[in-house]
Amino acid sequence: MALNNGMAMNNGLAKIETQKLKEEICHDDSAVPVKAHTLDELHSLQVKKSNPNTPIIDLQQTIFGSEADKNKQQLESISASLASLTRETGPKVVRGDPAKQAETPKVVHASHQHQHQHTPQFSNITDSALKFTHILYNLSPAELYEQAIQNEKGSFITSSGALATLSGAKTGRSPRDKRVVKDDTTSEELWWGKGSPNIEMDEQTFLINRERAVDYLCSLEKVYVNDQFLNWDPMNKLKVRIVSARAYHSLFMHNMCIRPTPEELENFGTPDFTIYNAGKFPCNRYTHYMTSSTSIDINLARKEMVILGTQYAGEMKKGLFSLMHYLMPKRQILSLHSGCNMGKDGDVALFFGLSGTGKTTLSTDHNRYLIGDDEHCWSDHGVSNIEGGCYAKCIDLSREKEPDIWNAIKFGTVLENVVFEEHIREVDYTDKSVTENTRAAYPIEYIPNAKIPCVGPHPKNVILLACDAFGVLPPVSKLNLAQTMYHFISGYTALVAGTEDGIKEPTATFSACFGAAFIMFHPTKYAAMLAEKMQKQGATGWLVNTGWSGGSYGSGSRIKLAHTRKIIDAIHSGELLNANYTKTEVFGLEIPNEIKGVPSEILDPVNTWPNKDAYKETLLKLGRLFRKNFEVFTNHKIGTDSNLTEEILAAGPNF
Ligand SMILES: Nc1ncnc2c1ncn2[C@@H]1O[C@H](COP(=O)(O)OP(=O)(O)O)[C@@H](O)[C@H]1O
Ligand SMILES: C=C(OP(=O)(O)O)C(=O)O
Ligand SMILES: [Ca+2]
Ligand SMILES: [Mn+2]
Repeated sequence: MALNNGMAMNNGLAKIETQKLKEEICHDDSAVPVKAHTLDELHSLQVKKSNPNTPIIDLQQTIFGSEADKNKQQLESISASLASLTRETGPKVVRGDPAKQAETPKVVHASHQHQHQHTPQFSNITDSALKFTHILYNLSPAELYEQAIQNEKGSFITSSGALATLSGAKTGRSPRDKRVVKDDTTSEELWWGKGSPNIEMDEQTFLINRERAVDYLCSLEKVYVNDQFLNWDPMNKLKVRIVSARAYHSLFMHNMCIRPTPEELENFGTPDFTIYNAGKFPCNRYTHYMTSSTSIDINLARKEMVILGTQYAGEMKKGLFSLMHYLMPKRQILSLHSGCNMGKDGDVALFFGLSGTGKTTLSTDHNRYLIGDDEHCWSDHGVSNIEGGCYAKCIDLSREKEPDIWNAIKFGTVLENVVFEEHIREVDYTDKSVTENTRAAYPIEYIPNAKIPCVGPHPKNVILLACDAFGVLPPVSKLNLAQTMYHFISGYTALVAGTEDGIKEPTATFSACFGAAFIMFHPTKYAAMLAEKMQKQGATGWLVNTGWSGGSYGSGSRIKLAHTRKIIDAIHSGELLNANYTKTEVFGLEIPNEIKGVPSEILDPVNTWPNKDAYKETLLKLGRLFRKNFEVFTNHKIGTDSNLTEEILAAGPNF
């Protein structure tokens, strides 16, 4: 603009004459003006209503019959889920975030049946009955991000778009705090006592803990409710409801369970199973059966699970897995703690293994379709994934070695307990400051070659993964059926000792069915089912050591992931089925003489140990540990075939 033209000199200073400039003022008229007169109006333009994830119930909808009825039914069902067992009615629930609600909400208040003899005869009005509980129902990942960032300290968006969260004091599962209600039915059916993961509690104590969780949840301003499915097998699908205090938990389960379509959600009805996750709110140590402030309680008769005093999200997914380990075998379907993938020709492989042995890593294979990374069912029709997402370990994760998992850590993914740089928010996957058990939970479709629906034909290969920190098990061996059963029931892996004071002894862990923490019946029940299915389908068993080679932990080194992948490739392709084998001493394992892409000298572990005596000594030591562990199973028959039982007992180490 020509300022100088309009200037007159006055006392040496330029005087600006604005009048004359009026016509010349620069207007930016290039954009159409906004259609709002106030900021509120502007903001109201930004967001449009949608179903079913709109958090605020539209009061106008009441006049349109069915839609509103459905909404009301949904809220009544949630109010019933959250009902105290000692008061007349469920809490006053209302949909939506209280922070966003301007008008007085329309309240739904479900009355519920008297389920308990101590129920008062008439209702005393209580403070809790006067308050609203706001329900954030099946929110989207974007909404849950906002909730987490606003309300939960330790929530951040990382540079790749994932939601970083902290799980609080617990960064892993608490198996010693798991309780299962022992009633007339379960006392007969389930596996109790030594070695069993099922630690008993009575019905009354369960109700005390349930009431504690429900009262805590209803005392909050808002709770998150997820209605989702388990199991991709349409005949054996389960409806689950997860009630939780944190957006982090809601997003975790959104990713891990099967996500309903809007139509499925609208017709969801009553859930088959409900989790009450009170997170950080502890149990009362004066309560019978409680030995810490954490309690994870399963009541099969009530179809409910209560979580008190832990925010570790894995409790929810593994709690549901325990449930499946009860329900599925009753329908002659075998539940499996395994990953699962399928080749282009439809050949399916199962990857059994304890935590950290490679189920997620090895089932995520760029050349194969991923069916699932952790929990499956094997029915007469084939395999199905129980879940809708994966839960990968991220310690030392690298883009080069695990590109598919790396790329899945993007918007929508929950990243637990990782450390990141404060400014750019780049995650340092090598950092163990919070825990070594850092995790990423993402929907299965974040893996590019996920097979959706996550089902497949009968398995051709059953791969047992053991991370042997003693370094004496071969990188791969072919198993006969009896050996497969022996190793399946043993469920061996090794944990490495704390890394602080130099080299320490690795400790052997034996976990029946490669998941003793989650089984409900005696291990031999699952083993018999597996034997029958493998025999019928002609599946081959393999033992793969993803642990140490060339010495035990401390002197040897971990078998290269690249080598393990070549071994797995050779199993899938059929190359290994027809290879030449040599039998090892002590364990009697058949090891291949060569595999494409793998140095032949590593195939027999004795070659990799500089000190052969130390190798033999360690081998015998592990053999004794196997023997000792198997003692408790020697009196059990496996299936109806007594020959098989004999063969299984003979399939262990021989020395
Ligand atoms: N040879 C190997 N085979 C498999 N995993 C390996 C190997 N070497 C190192 N790893 C690492 O071990 C971990 C295996 O964990 P994961 O696949 O999550 O186990 P799971 O799913 O059975 O709990 C990953 O962090 C992986 O990178
Ligand atoms: C989440 C778990 O499973 P995994 O380590 O096998 O993925 C767990 O055992 O808590
Ligand atoms: Ca596990
Ligand atoms: Mn896993």
